[in-house]
Amino acid sequence: MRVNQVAEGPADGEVVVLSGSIGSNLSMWDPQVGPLTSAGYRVVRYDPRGHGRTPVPDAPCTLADLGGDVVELLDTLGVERAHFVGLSLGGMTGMWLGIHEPDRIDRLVLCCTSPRLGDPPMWEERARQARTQGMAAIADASIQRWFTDEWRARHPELAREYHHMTAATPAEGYAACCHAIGSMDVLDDLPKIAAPTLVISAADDPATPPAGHGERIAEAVPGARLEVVPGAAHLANVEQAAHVNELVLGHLGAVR
Ligand SMILES: O=C(O)CC1=CCC(=O)O1
Repeated sequence: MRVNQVAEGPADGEVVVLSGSIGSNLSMWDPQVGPLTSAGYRVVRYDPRGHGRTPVPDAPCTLADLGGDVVELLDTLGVERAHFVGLSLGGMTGMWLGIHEPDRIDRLVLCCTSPRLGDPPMWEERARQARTQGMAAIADASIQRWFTDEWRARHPELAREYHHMTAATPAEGYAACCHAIGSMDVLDDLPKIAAPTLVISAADDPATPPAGHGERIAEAVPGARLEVVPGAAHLANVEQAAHVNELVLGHLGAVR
């Protein structure tokens, strides 16, 4: 599927693809664009299937579908090889790419994500809630996982914007990606990832805490390094943007 994308930064810069969480759109990466483009990278961010301005698929999708969308995006842009930074569902997509499309991925950053998350019935129930209770109810719960209480209290306007982002996501698009998460399990294939990999976990992330999620990825991907960011819940790239940007830039710019 052809995804909605925005490319910013120098046209001849190394390409960094940014891929986000279920219930988000490409604006969740706003805090990363300035620092990355200023450092000379060409930043490509996109809306996953059924999110933002990317069409809703007519059937539940799989992680392979989401990874295939990134390959199509790279082909469309004429990009042979890119760095990939993914958070949550975006990180799952990044792991799939590292496993199945190693020639297309340079350096990999896997942020607040998991090699297997919950079980299929849990995600089918989330999809059912999206369809029957509506996306505002999904957004009410998401915002609690995405940000700490302290951050929401200090940034009520921004919290409202992120709530709106999820509430505006089509229920069928959200449900399609619930299926992709519920049906994915990449744990046994992680040792196949050859890309230099940075794993970022957030200390206060209730959805994909370091233990059992980021730690598992870092243990299984050869040579991977884990960084745990304090003072952030699931959307650590927003809540601790400066820290995450420093880690990402350090990893992408590391001496080869
Ligand atoms: O449930 C959430 O909102 C957290 C999450 C799990 C996978 C993902 O993309 O976001």
